[in-house]
Amino acid sequence: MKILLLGYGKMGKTIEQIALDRGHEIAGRIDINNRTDLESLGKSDVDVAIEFSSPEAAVDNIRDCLKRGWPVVCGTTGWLEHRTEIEELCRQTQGGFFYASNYSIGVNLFFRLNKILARFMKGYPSYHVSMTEIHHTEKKDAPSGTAITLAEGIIEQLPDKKRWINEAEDQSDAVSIESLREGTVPGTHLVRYDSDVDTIEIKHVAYSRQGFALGALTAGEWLVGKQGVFGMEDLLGESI
Ligand SMILES: NC(=O)C1=CN([C@@H]2O[C@H](COP(=O)(O)OP(=O)(O)OC[C@H]3O[C@@H](n4cnc5c(N)ncnc54)[C@H](OP(=O)(O)O)[C@@H]3O)[C@@H](O)[C@H]2O)C=CC1
Ligand SMILES: O=C(O)C1=N[C@H](C(=O)O)C[C@H](O)C1
Repeated sequence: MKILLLGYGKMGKTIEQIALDRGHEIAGRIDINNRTDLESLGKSDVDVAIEFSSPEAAVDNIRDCLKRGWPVVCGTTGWLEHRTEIEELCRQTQGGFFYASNYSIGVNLFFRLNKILARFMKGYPSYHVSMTEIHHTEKKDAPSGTAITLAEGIIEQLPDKKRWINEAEDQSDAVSIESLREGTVPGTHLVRYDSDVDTIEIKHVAYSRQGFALGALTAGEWLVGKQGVFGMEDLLGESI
């Protein structure tokens, strides 16, 4: 498979390594400094584009790929206010678009566990829910995309929670997400239910970027030849 890497930072480089180990080719490595290199690539030069850049760059990158007929796997977080527009463009161009706030299998299991726990907790209003996410100091967005997905899973289940806020402080109608930035932490997420007498806590800790990168590459392999808008539930189906 010929892979175009859009964003050649920590994730782009990790994906490249796994892709080469699996026998794929790299059709191009596009970073902020060489975006004009895209012009030299035709439709048949790229089987799939994998986009891990920055919140400001992602939307233009995705648009450029869809307009050229390249399917896109996007992992960049912090741009989702444009999601409807991108999904519409994907349909208009009859293209393929795949997005996940987190590509690791472990986090996708954790998403499922989070919803099940929230459903249990619905009957126990004496427990107060809150979340913490911890990432490296280079991370540009807060809260993390993963934390937002977790919060949405909780809001779906708990009738008193209508929104999330990116503050450690409490508001009764909101799930509070505390964002901490420490050293080189790849990604840690905690969901906590506190009562006066105890705490129930679930936690996912990524040890490296390997899980994210392998998941994104697997999504790319799966997306080739498909038309439409997809996410991890389509890739993992009943297995998760
Ligand atoms: N969904 C998931 O599973 C995961 C998502 N992420 C998300 O992926 C994104 C990237 O993460 P990460 O690799 O750690 O970040 P990095 O900052 O290490 O890499 C991003 C790269 O994109 C480049 N870039 C900036 N603007 C453009 C542009 N217009 N076109 C192409 N490239 C550009 C940056 O260049 P420069 O440095 O010169 O600005 C940088 O090299 C983040 O949004 C992060 O939250 C990360 C891990 C997992
Ligand atoms: O920026 C990161 O590094 C990560 N970003 C994603 C997010 O915002 O959830 C996924 C992962 O936690 C790493």
